[in-house]
Amino acid sequence: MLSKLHEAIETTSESGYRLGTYFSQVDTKPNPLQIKVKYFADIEPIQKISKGDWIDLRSATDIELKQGEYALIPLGVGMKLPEGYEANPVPRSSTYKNFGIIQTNHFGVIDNSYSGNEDQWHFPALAMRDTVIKKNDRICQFRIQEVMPEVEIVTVENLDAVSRGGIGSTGKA
Ligand SMILES: O=c1ccn([C@H]2C[C@H](O)[C@@H](COP(=O)(O)OP(=O)(O)OP(=O)(O)O)O2)c(=O)[nH]1
Repeated sequence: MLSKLHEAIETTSESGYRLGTYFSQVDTKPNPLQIKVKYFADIEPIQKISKGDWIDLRSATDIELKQGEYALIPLGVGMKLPEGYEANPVPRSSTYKNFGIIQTNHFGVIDNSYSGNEDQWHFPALAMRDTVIKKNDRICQFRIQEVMPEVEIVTVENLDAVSRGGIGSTGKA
C-alpha cells in the first residue's frame, strides 16, 4: 500500500522526489516477518513457540550412523526468508546427549538466495558413537538474522597502535 502511495506521489507531485525519499524510509516490512516454508517430507510442521525462542528443526528421515560416520541429514524444509535476512541452524543443547552427533560446520549459514524449489535444508552430522535418529526427531534449531551490511575490504600496513597482547593474555580467573 505504501509503495503504491510512494509511486503516486513521485509521479504527480512537484516535490515528489523529497516525499518519495521520505516514504522510502518508512518501514514497510510486514510485522511479524513472514517465513515461507516448503515441506519436502511428511513431517510435523515447524513451530515458532514465542518471541525470542529459536525454532526447532526435525530430521526428515530415519538414519543409522556408525561411530565416525558423516551424513548430511535432510531437514525436510526449504524456506523463502524475508528479504535481507539469513538463517542460522545450530544444534539443540540436548542434541549431543540424545543422538551423539555434532554439527560439522558448527554454525550453519543459510543464505537468503538458498530459496529455490529444490533447496532443502540439511544438517551436516558427524556421529561420535553408533546412533539411530528417527524421522521427526528434533535435531537442531535455527533463528533468522539480518545479513551483514555491505562492507569494503581495505588493505593497510598498520592497525591500531596498541596491541592487546595475544590470545589468553587476560589470564584465567
Ligand atoms: O547447515 C547448513 C549450512 C548450509 N546449508 C545450505 C544453505 C546454504 O545457503 C548452502 C551453502 O552453504 P555454505 O555457503 O555454508 O556452504 P559452502 O560449502 O560454501 O557451499 P556453496 O558453495 O554452495 O556456497 O547450503 C544447509 O542446508 N545447512
